Amino acid sequence: MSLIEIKDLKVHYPIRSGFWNRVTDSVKAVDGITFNIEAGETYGLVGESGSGKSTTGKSVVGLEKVTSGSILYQGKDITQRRNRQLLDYNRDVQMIFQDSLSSLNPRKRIEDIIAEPLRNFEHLTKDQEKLRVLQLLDIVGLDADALYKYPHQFSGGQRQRIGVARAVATNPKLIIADEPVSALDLSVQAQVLNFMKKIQRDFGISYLFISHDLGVVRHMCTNIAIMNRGRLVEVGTRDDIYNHPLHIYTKRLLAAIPDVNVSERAAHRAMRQKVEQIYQSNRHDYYDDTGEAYPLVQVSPTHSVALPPELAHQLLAQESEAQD
Ligand SMILES: Nc1ncnc2c1ncn2[C@@H]1O[C@H](COP(=O)(O)OP(=O)(O)OP(=O)(O)O)[C@@H](O)[C@H]1O
Repeated sequence: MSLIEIKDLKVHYPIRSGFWNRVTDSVKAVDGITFNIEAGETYGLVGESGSGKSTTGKSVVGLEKVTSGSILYQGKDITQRRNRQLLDYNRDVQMIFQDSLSSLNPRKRIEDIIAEPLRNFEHLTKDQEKLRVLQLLDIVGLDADALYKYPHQFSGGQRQRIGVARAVATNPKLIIADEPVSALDLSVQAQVLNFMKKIQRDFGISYLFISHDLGVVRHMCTNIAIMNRGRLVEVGTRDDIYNHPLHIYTKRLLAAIPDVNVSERAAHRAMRQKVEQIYQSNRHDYYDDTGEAYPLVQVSPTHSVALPPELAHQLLAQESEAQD
Protein backbone atom coordinates (compact mmCIF):
# COMPACT_ATOMS: atom_id res chain seq x y z
CA MET A 1 0.00 0.00 0.00
CA SER A 2 1.31 3.46 -0.92
CA LEU A 3 1.54 6.16 1.74
CA ILE A 4 -0.94 8.27 -0.19
CA GLU A 5 -3.08 7.47 -3.23
CA ILE A 6 -4.75 10.27 -5.17
CA LYS A 7 -7.50 8.86 -7.38
CA ASP A 8 -9.29 10.78 -10.13
CA LEU A 9 -9.07 13.99 -8.09
CA LYS A 10 -11.13 16.92 -9.36
CA VAL A 11 -11.28 20.45 -7.98
CA HIS A 12 -13.60 22.71 -9.96
CA TYR A 13 -14.21 26.34 -8.97
CA PRO A 14 -17.65 27.71 -9.88
CA ILE A 15 -17.82 30.82 -12.07
CA ARG A 16 -20.83 32.99 -11.24
CA SER A 17 -22.27 35.66 -13.47
CA GLY A 18 -25.39 37.63 -14.37
CA PHE A 19 -27.88 39.49 -12.22
CA TRP A 20 -28.75 36.42 -10.11
CA ASN A 21 -25.11 35.52 -9.62
CA ARG A 22 -25.84 32.01 -10.82
CA VAL A 23 -23.13 29.42 -11.45
CA THR A 24 -22.68 29.54 -15.22
CA ASP A 25 -19.41 27.65 -15.67
CA SER A 26 -16.44 26.35 -13.74
CA VAL A 27 -12.65 26.55 -13.72
CA LYS A 28 -11.37 22.98 -13.87
CA ALA A 29 -8.25 23.68 -11.81
CA VAL A 30 -7.69 19.95 -11.23
CA ASP A 31 -9.51 17.69 -13.65
CA GLY A 32 -9.14 14.01 -12.79
CA ILE A 33 -5.58 13.25 -11.73
CA THR A 34 -4.27 9.99 -10.27
CA PHE A 35 -0.91 9.30 -8.64
CA ASN A 36 0.61 7.55 -5.62
CA ILE A 37 3.39 8.61 -3.26
CA GLU A 38 5.43 5.90 -1.54
CA ALA A 39 6.84 6.16 1.99
CA GLY A 40 10.18 7.99 2.03
CA GLU A 41 10.10 9.16 -1.61
CA THR A 42 10.03 12.62 -3.17
CA TYR A 43 7.34 12.86 -5.81
CA GLY A 44 7.58 15.80 -8.21
CA LEU A 45 4.53 17.64 -9.55
CA VAL A 46 5.66 19.98 -12.30
CA GLY A 47 3.84 22.36 -14.66
CA GLU A 48 3.58 25.97 -15.73
CA SER A 49 1.81 28.62 -13.68
CA GLY A 50 -1.95 27.96 -13.60
CA SER A 51 -1.66 24.24 -14.37
CA GLY A 52 -3.28 23.30 -11.03
CA LYS A 53 -0.28 22.24 -8.95
CA SER A 54 -1.01 24.38 -5.89
CA THR A 55 -4.68 23.44 -5.93
CA THR A 56 -3.61 19.76 -5.90
CA GLY A 57 -1.21 20.37 -3.00
CA LYS A 58 -3.81 22.32 -1.03
CA SER A 59 -6.45 19.62 -1.51
CA VAL A 60 -4.05 16.94 -0.29
CA VAL A 61 -3.30 18.91 2.86
CA GLY A 62 -7.02 19.65 3.35
CA LEU A 63 -6.97 23.41 2.58
CA GLU A 64 -9.08 23.07 -0.55
CA LYS A 65 -12.48 21.39 -0.96
CA VAL A 66 -12.40 18.43 -3.31
CA THR A 67 -15.12 18.30 -6.02
CA SER A 68 -14.78 14.53 -6.57
CA GLY A 69 -12.28 11.69 -6.38
CA SER A 70 -10.49 10.32 -3.37
CA ILE A 71 -7.31 10.85 -1.34
CA LEU A 72 -6.39 7.61 0.43
CA TYR A 73 -3.92 8.07 3.27
CA GLN A 74 -2.63 4.74 4.58
CA GLY A 75 -5.64 3.20 2.81
CA LYS A 76 -8.35 5.50 4.30
CA ASP A 77 -10.16 8.15 2.27
CA ILE A 78 -9.57 11.46 4.04
CA THR A 79 -12.10 13.33 1.90
CA GLN A 80 -14.85 11.29 3.62
CA ARG A 81 -13.68 11.80 7.20
CA ARG A 82 -14.93 14.26 9.77
CA ASN A 83 -12.80 16.83 11.61
CA ARG A 84 -12.10 14.73 14.71
CA GLN A 85 -11.00 11.77 12.62
CA LEU A 86 -8.67 14.05 10.67
CA LEU A 87 -6.53 14.91 13.68
CA ASP A 88 -3.86 12.27 12.96
CA TYR A 89 -3.85 13.16 9.28
CA ASN A 90 -3.39 16.88 10.01
CA ARG A 91 -0.41 16.05 12.19
CA ASP A 92 1.12 13.64 9.67
CA VAL A 93 0.76 15.85 6.58
CA GLN A 94 2.35 19.31 6.68
CA MET A 95 3.06 22.02 4.12
CA ILE A 96 5.96 24.33 3.22
CA PHE A 97 4.98 27.39 1.20
CA GLN A 98 6.89 29.37 -1.41
CA ASP A 99 6.58 32.76 0.20
CA SER A 100 8.09 32.45 3.66
CA LEU A 101 7.53 36.12 4.47
CA SER A 102 3.76 35.86 4.17
CA SER A 103 3.47 32.29 5.49
CA LEU A 104 5.30 33.11 8.77
CA ASN A 105 3.34 35.44 11.06
CA PRO A 106 5.43 38.68 11.16
CA ARG A 107 4.26 39.53 14.70
CA LYS A 108 5.32 36.22 16.23
CA ARG A 109 8.77 35.25 17.44
CA ILE A 110 10.42 32.22 15.85
CA GLU A 111 9.97 30.23 19.07
CA ASP A 112 6.19 30.65 18.86
CA ILE A 113 6.06 30.06 15.11
CA ILE A 114 7.87 26.72 15.35
CA ALA A 115 6.04 25.72 18.55
CA GLU A 116 2.58 26.35 17.04
CA PRO A 117 2.10 22.87 15.53
CA LEU A 118 3.48 21.34 18.75
CA ARG A 119 0.88 23.26 20.76
CA ASN A 120 -1.86 22.05 18.40
CA PHE A 121 -0.92 18.38 18.41
CA GLU A 122 1.39 17.51 21.33
CA HIS A 123 0.97 18.06 25.05
CA LEU A 124 4.44 19.20 26.07
CA THR A 125 5.57 21.13 29.14
CA LYS A 126 7.12 24.57 28.52
CA ASP A 127 10.62 23.13 29.02
CA GLN A 128 10.01 20.15 26.73
CA GLU A 129 8.61 22.49 24.10
CA LYS A 130 11.61 24.83 24.23
CA LEU A 131 13.99 21.87 23.98
CA ARG A 132 12.13 20.55 20.94
CA VAL A 133 12.16 23.98 19.23
CA LEU A 134 15.93 24.23 19.88
CA GLN A 135 16.42 20.75 18.37
CA LEU A 136 14.39 21.77 15.32
CA LEU A 137 16.44 24.96 14.87
CA ASP A 138 19.60 22.86 15.10
CA ILE A 139 18.26 20.41 12.48
CA VAL A 140 17.87 23.27 9.98
CA GLY A 141 21.23 24.81 10.92
CA LEU A 142 20.08 27.88 12.89
CA ASP A 143 21.47 29.10 16.23
CA ALA A 144 19.56 29.24 19.49
CA ASP A 145 19.44 33.07 19.39
CA ALA A 146 16.92 32.72 16.52
CA LEU A 147 14.31 31.83 19.19
CA TYR A 148 13.59 35.43 20.15
CA LYS A 149 13.79 37.02 16.71
CA TYR A 150 11.03 37.85 14.22
CA PRO A 151 10.75 36.59 10.60
CA HIS A 152 11.87 39.92 9.04
CA GLN A 153 15.23 39.61 10.84
CA PHE A 154 16.20 36.62 8.64
CA SER A 155 17.24 36.21 5.02
CA GLY A 156 14.93 34.45 2.54
CA GLY A 157 16.90 31.20 2.80
CA GLN A 158 16.90 31.27 6.60
CA ARG A 159 13.15 31.95 6.66
CA GLN A 160 12.57 29.00 4.37
CA ARG A 161 14.59 26.84 6.78
CA ILE A 162 12.35 28.10 9.62
CA GLY A 163 9.37 26.98 7.48
CA VAL A 164 11.00 23.55 7.16
CA ALA A 165 11.57 23.39 10.96
CA ARG A 166 7.91 24.24 11.58
CA ALA A 167 6.76 21.63 9.05
CA VAL A 168 8.84 18.84 10.63
CA ALA A 169 7.93 19.76 14.24
CA THR A 170 5.21 17.10 14.53
CA ASN A 171 7.30 14.33 12.90
CA PRO A 172 5.11 14.26 9.79
CA LYS A 173 5.09 11.44 7.27
CA LEU A 174 4.41 13.66 4.25
CA ILE A 175 5.32 17.27 3.51
CA ILE A 176 3.74 19.17 0.63
CA ALA A 177 6.49 21.53 -0.52
CA ASP A 178 4.91 24.12 -2.85
CA GLU A 179 7.70 25.85 -4.80
CA PRO A 180 9.84 25.83 -1.63
CA VAL A 181 12.91 27.42 -3.22
CA SER A 182 11.53 29.41 -6.17
CA ALA A 183 11.95 32.75 -4.43
CA LEU A 184 15.60 32.10 -3.50
CA ASP A 185 18.94 32.70 -5.25
CA LEU A 186 20.51 29.63 -6.87
CA SER A 187 23.19 29.14 -4.18
CA VAL A 188 20.64 29.43 -1.37
CA GLN A 189 18.26 27.08 -3.23
CA ALA A 190 20.88 24.34 -3.09
CA GLN A 191 21.36 24.90 0.64
CA VAL A 192 17.63 24.62 1.45
CA LEU A 193 17.22 21.56 -0.82
CA ASN A 194 20.14 19.89 0.97
CA PHE A 195 18.47 20.48 4.33
CA MET A 196 15.26 19.01 2.97
CA LYS A 197 17.13 15.93 1.71
CA LYS A 198 18.95 15.47 5.01
CA ILE A 199 15.71 15.68 6.97
CA GLN A 200 14.17 13.15 4.60
CA ARG A 201 17.04 10.72 5.18
CA ASP A 202 17.00 11.22 8.96
CA PHE A 203 13.24 11.05 9.49
CA GLY A 204 11.98 9.00 6.50
CA ILE A 205 9.66 11.78 5.33
CA SER A 206 7.96 11.75 1.90
CA TYR A 207 7.66 14.97 -0.09
CA LEU A 208 5.20 16.08 -2.71
CA PHE A 209 7.53 18.57 -4.36
CA ILE A 210 5.66 21.14 -6.46
CA SER A 211 7.59 23.24 -8.96
CA HIS A 212 7.34 24.98 -12.33
CA ASP A 213 11.00 24.14 -13.00
CA LEU A 214 12.16 20.67 -14.05
CA GLY A 215 15.72 21.83 -13.27
CA VAL A 216 14.93 22.20 -9.56
CA VAL A 217 13.22 18.83 -9.08
CA ARG A 218 15.90 16.89 -11.01
CA HIS A 219 18.05 16.02 -8.00
CA MET A 220 15.17 15.65 -5.57
CA CYS A 221 12.54 13.39 -7.11
CA THR A 222 12.31 9.67 -7.78
CA ASN A 223 9.03 9.95 -9.70
CA ILE A 224 7.57 12.93 -11.51
CA ALA A 225 4.11 13.88 -12.85
CA ILE A 226 3.83 16.63 -15.45
CA MET A 227 0.67 18.72 -15.10
CA ASN A 228 -0.91 20.78 -17.86
CA ARG A 229 -4.23 22.62 -17.48
CA GLY A 230 -5.56 20.44 -14.69
CA ARG A 231 -4.51 17.09 -16.16
CA LEU A 232 -1.42 14.91 -16.02
CA VAL A 233 0.23 14.69 -19.45
CA GLU A 234 3.20 12.49 -18.53
CA VAL A 235 4.14 10.41 -15.49
CA GLY A 236 7.35 8.47 -14.98
CA THR A 237 10.56 7.91 -13.11
CA ARG A 238 13.26 10.57 -13.20
CA ASP A 239 14.94 8.61 -16.02
CA ASP A 240 11.67 8.38 -18.03
CA ILE A 241 11.02 12.11 -17.81
CA TYR A 242 14.55 13.49 -18.30
CA ASN A 243 15.94 10.91 -20.74
CA HIS A 244 12.86 9.63 -22.63
CA PRO A 245 10.24 12.43 -22.60
CA LEU A 246 7.38 11.82 -25.02
CA HIS A 247 4.81 14.61 -24.62
CA ILE A 248 5.60 17.93 -26.29
CA TYR A 249 4.63 19.76 -23.07
CA THR A 250 7.28 17.81 -21.11
CA LYS A 251 9.84 18.57 -23.83
CA ARG A 252 9.01 22.28 -23.60
CA LEU A 253 9.49 22.25 -19.83
CA LEU A 254 12.83 20.46 -20.28
CA ALA A 255 13.91 22.98 -22.91
CA ALA A 256 13.04 25.80 -20.51
CA ILE A 257 15.57 24.68 -17.86
CA PRO A 258 18.10 27.52 -17.67
CA ASP A 259 21.61 26.77 -19.01
CA VAL A 260 24.35 26.48 -16.48
CA ASN A 261 27.02 25.21 -18.84
CA VAL A 262 28.13 28.10 -21.09
CA SER A 263 29.71 25.79 -23.71
CA GLU A 264 26.36 24.06 -24.33
CA ARG A 265 24.29 27.22 -24.69
CA ALA A 266 24.16 27.26 -28.50
CA ALA A 267 23.12 23.58 -28.71
CA HIS A 268 20.52 24.17 -26.02
CA ARG A 269 19.09 27.19 -27.85
CA ALA A 270 18.79 25.16 -31.07
CA MET A 271 17.01 22.37 -29.18
CA ARG A 272 14.63 24.90 -27.60
CA GLN A 273 13.78 26.36 -31.02
CA LYS A 274 13.16 22.89 -32.47
CA VAL A 275 10.78 21.94 -29.64
CA GLU A 276 8.95 25.25 -29.98
CA GLN A 277 8.57 24.75 -33.72
CA ILE A 278 7.10 21.23 -33.21
CA TYR A 279 4.78 22.65 -30.56
CA GLN A 280 3.56 25.46 -32.85
CA SER A 281 3.07 23.34 -35.98
CA ASN A 282 2.03 19.95 -34.56
CA ARG A 283 0.27 21.00 -31.36
CA HIS A 284 -3.03 19.41 -32.47
CA ASP A 285 -1.35 15.93 -32.51
CA TYR A 286 -0.81 16.17 -28.77
CA TYR A 287 -4.25 17.41 -27.67
CA ASP A 288 -7.78 16.29 -28.63
CA ASP A 289 -10.23 18.30 -30.77
CA THR A 290 -11.31 20.40 -27.79
CA GLY A 291 -7.70 21.21 -26.93
CA GLU A 292 -7.71 18.99 -23.81
CA ALA A 293 -5.01 16.46 -22.98
CA TYR A 294 -5.77 12.82 -23.90
CA PRO A 295 -6.14 10.13 -21.19
CA LEU A 296 -2.82 8.65 -20.04
CA VAL A 297 -1.64 5.43 -21.74
CA GLN A 298 1.04 3.25 -20.24
CA VAL A 299 4.13 2.76 -22.42
CA SER A 300 6.24 0.90 -19.82
CA PRO A 301 5.66 -0.33 -16.26
CA THR A 302 6.75 3.10 -14.95
CA HIS A 303 6.02 5.50 -17.80
CA SER A 304 2.64 6.89 -19.01
CA VAL A 305 1.83 9.65 -21.44
CA ALA A 306 -1.38 11.44 -22.43
CA LEU A 307 -1.43 10.62 -26.14
CA PRO A 308 -3.42 8.44 -28.54
CA PRO A 309 -1.91 4.94 -28.07
CA GLU A 310 -0.50 4.65 -31.64
CA LEU A 311 1.28 8.00 -31.40
CA ALA A 312 2.63 7.17 -27.92
CA HIS A 313 4.19 3.92 -29.15
CA GLN A 314 5.45 5.53 -32.35
CA LEU A 315 7.21 8.28 -30.37
CA LEU A 316 8.61 5.70 -27.96
CA ALA A 317 10.08 3.72 -30.88
CA GLN A 318 11.62 6.90 -32.36
CA GLU A 319 12.99 7.79 -28.94
CA SER A 320 14.71 4.40 -28.49
CA GLU A 321 16.10 4.56 -32.07
CA ALA A 322 17.58 7.97 -31.34
CA GLN A 323 19.18 6.59 -28.16
CA ASP A 324 20.85 3.65 -30.00
N1 LIG B 1 -10.06 30.08 -5.45
C1 LIG B 1 -10.09 30.03 -6.79
N2 LIG B 1 -11.17 30.41 -7.48
C2 LIG B 1 -11.22 30.35 -8.83
N3 LIG B 1 -10.19 29.90 -9.60
C3 LIG B 1 -9.08 29.52 -8.97
C4 LIG B 1 -8.95 29.56 -7.54
N4 LIG B 1 -7.70 29.10 -7.19
C5 LIG B 1 -7.08 28.80 -8.36
N5 LIG B 1 -7.89 29.03 -9.42
C6 LIG B 1 -7.59 28.80 -10.84
O1 LIG B 1 -7.25 27.43 -10.98
C7 LIG B 1 -6.19 27.26 -11.91
C8 LIG B 1 -5.03 26.52 -11.25
O2 LIG B 1 -4.45 27.35 -10.24
P1 LIG B 1 -3.23 26.86 -9.32
O3 LIG B 1 -2.87 27.98 -8.39
O4 LIG B 1 -3.54 25.54 -8.72
O5 LIG B 1 -2.07 26.67 -10.41
P2 LIG B 1 -0.51 26.50 -10.19
O6 LIG B 1 -0.07 25.52 -11.19
O7 LIG B 1 -0.21 26.22 -8.77
O8 LIG B 1 0.03 27.93 -10.60
P3 LIG B 1 0.97 28.92 -9.74
O9 LIG B 1 2.31 28.27 -9.71
O10 LIG B 1 0.93 30.20 -10.54
O11 LIG B 1 0.31 29.03 -8.39
C9 LIG B 1 -5.82 28.66 -12.40
O12 LIG B 1 -6.49 28.89 -13.60
C10 LIG B 1 -6.35 29.55 -11.31
O13 LIG B 1 -6.68 30.82 -11.82
